[in-house]
Amino acid sequence: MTIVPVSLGDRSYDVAIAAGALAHAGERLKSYARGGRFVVVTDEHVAAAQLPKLTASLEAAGLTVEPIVLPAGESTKSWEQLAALSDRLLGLGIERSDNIIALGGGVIGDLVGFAASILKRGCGFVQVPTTLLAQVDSSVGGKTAINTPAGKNLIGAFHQPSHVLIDPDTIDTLPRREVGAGYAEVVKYGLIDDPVFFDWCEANGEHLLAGDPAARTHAIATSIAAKARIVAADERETTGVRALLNLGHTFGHALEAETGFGTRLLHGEGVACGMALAFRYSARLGYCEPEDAARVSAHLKAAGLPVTLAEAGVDTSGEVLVGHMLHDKKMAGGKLPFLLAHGIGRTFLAKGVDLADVAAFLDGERDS
Ligand SMILES: NC(=O)c1ccc[n+]([C@@H]2O[C@H](COP(=O)([O-])OP(=O)(O)OC[C@H]3O[C@@H](n4cnc5c(N)ncnc54)[C@H](O)[C@@H]3O)[C@@H](O)[C@H]2O)c1
Ligand SMILES: O=C(O)C(=O)C[C@@H](O)[C@H](O)[C@H](O)COP(=O)(O)O
Ligand SMILES: [Zn+2]
Repeated sequence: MTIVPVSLGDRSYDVAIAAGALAHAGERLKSYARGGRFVVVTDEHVAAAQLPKLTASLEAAGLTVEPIVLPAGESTKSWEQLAALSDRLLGLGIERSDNIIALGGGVIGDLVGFAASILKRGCGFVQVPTTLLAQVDSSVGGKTAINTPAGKNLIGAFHQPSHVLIDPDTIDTLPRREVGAGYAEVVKYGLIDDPVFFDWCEANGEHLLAGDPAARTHAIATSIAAKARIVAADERETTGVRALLNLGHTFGHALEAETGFGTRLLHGEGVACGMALAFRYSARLGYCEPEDAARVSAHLKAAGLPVTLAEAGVDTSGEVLVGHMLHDKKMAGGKLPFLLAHGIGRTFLAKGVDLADVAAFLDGERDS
């Protein structure tokens, strides 16, 4: 088992990574529990594919389990589902000492984490991520949120889990398209500040996508170590360090909003296209070599991910897309800092980007 510590003072926790860990989760979670009951919140797909293994393991450890099964998909990150989940948990008489387990992808993790942050002014919760995206990114770091028509993750809180248990084998039942979407966030770590890891992705990405266990575990451990380091340096995204994790997201969230936060474009697909756009925009501004931008797009495209507006299914004007960006949480004083790059592994936060120029760039992208 690989243990990655997330060092946040009295909010510190471990991320435990081991193939087959779900079948032994009961004993492990029991040792991390603060006493109390275990309530497992999951979605309908994960309930069919993975919940029985977790339930059996918790029961074998002598723990009583209450399962709550929600609809699957991005639309579950909503006020309605937050209210329904909160009422269900309050109806169960949830106590702060109980253990709420988020079993699922980033949607379940973000929603359950947010509910845990507000119920009784803060309950503990454990992340048991079952998508590649959640195993390399969303289960760690404590960003929790729901979407609103105005934009992505606009209502939320920072609320760290008390433990994260990752079983890479759960990816075996994940649809191929979802594995690809998670892979975009893997590549992101290479692009941010680890060119050697990007080289590794170019050499091993296809094995990871095909389900090779060694490649999968290496990608998860490397990604989580990078995320833990960045989160520990800037937990609440105040110094600009954590903002690096937003590479591709300003464009990507605008594409998700434009396509209605649904299955037309998955979060990771929006991020892939957003990273390709961020590198091409960096090249247009003279920050990075066009060859680097082309290399990024080529790798993401080879993984089956969209790298152009047309491939993302978006045909709107740059002005409309920039309109979505004005809701970005990085906005400060009417200005939007952008994650741009000097090259692969050399991402930086650019201040003073001209949004009219971003709109013109996007119009050019649409027409090319
Ligand atoms: N909090 C963060 O730091 C953070 C980071 C990245 C992304 N996110 C958020 O995460 C969300 C996307 O998460 P996601 O990509 O995991 O999507 P998701 O949670 O919607 O899961 C994808 C699909 O796979 C199914 N599924 C999950 N695990 C499965 C398994 N093992 N076998 C079979 N089916 C399974 C789900 O039911 C769903 O249909 C977005 O809302 C995004 O904003 C948050
Ligand atoms: O953990 C972070 O910080 C990230 O930015 C990770 C992103 O992959 C994730 O999608 C996050 O939810 C985006 O954050 P937001 O603040 O732009 O909503
Ligand atoms: Zn993301």
